[in-house]
Amino acid sequence: MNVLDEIMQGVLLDLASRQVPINDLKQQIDLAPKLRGAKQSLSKAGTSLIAEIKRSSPSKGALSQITDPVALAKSYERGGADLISVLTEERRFNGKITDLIAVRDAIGLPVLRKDFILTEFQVYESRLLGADLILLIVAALSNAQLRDLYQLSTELGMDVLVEVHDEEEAQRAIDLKAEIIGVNSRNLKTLEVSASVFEELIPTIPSSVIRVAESGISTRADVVQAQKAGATAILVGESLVKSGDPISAMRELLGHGQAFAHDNS
Ligand SMILES: O=P(O)(O)OC[C@@H](O)[C@@H](O)c1c[nH]c2ccccc12
Repeated sequence: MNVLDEIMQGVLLDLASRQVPINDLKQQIDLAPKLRGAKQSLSKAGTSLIAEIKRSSPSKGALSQITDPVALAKSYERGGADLISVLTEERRFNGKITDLIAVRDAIGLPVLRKDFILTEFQVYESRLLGADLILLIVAALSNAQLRDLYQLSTELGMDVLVEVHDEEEAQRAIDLKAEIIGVNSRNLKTLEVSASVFEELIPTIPSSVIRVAESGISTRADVVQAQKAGATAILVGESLVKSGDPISAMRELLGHGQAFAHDNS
């Protein structure tokens, strides 16, 4: 079994333990938080930044002791992030649903629920939690599942980040007419990061699509490489949570240099 299969199995087990009738969720949908327009946030001129709250990863274990995810999210917001990603997968990423709720409450930016979304239940749950953007990983889903979960998410008003890692997956995302496609440089089955994935795949995605470069971005040169390939947004976790000074790290990545690094405005 590869890593992705193991993670998915764990997700389904955890889901079984908190499952309530899906109708209970459907009945509450009218009470869900107001959406913040994720797509709009990622559509500005220039490169958008999605900054991630990530405690741990299956490849590296604990990345940083995030004792106060809300404070980190506020730094991301202050440093100019366009959207905040919050990992909610517990077993391998030490993510927490409560982080998503607390972070969204404390900031004004849209939020991405970063998890392994495999069922309709999770889509309804995400909407009720206030996710503005939801991740669907092509490698984890059949075409029928992908289409159904995508359609349900958009019906509920959420935007969808459709994640791909190879040409075949990219084609499936394009065929779906996904409006936001993320190219993950990390292969979730082996956890290996390959620097050439952005250059190979991003140019195959139509320019009308928001193209997000994901994973392994830690230097300004990485960002420039993703931009050259055609990325319109970047998604960064590890290098920001480990930086100790996320605001400076973000400005460095975006090419705003060190001059503003200690501006507290
Ligand atoms: O920490 P990094 O290398 O900056 O990567 C962030 C993000 O791309 C990564 O967390 C990620 C991309 N796709 C995922 C799917 C599930 C969980 C996590 C991910």
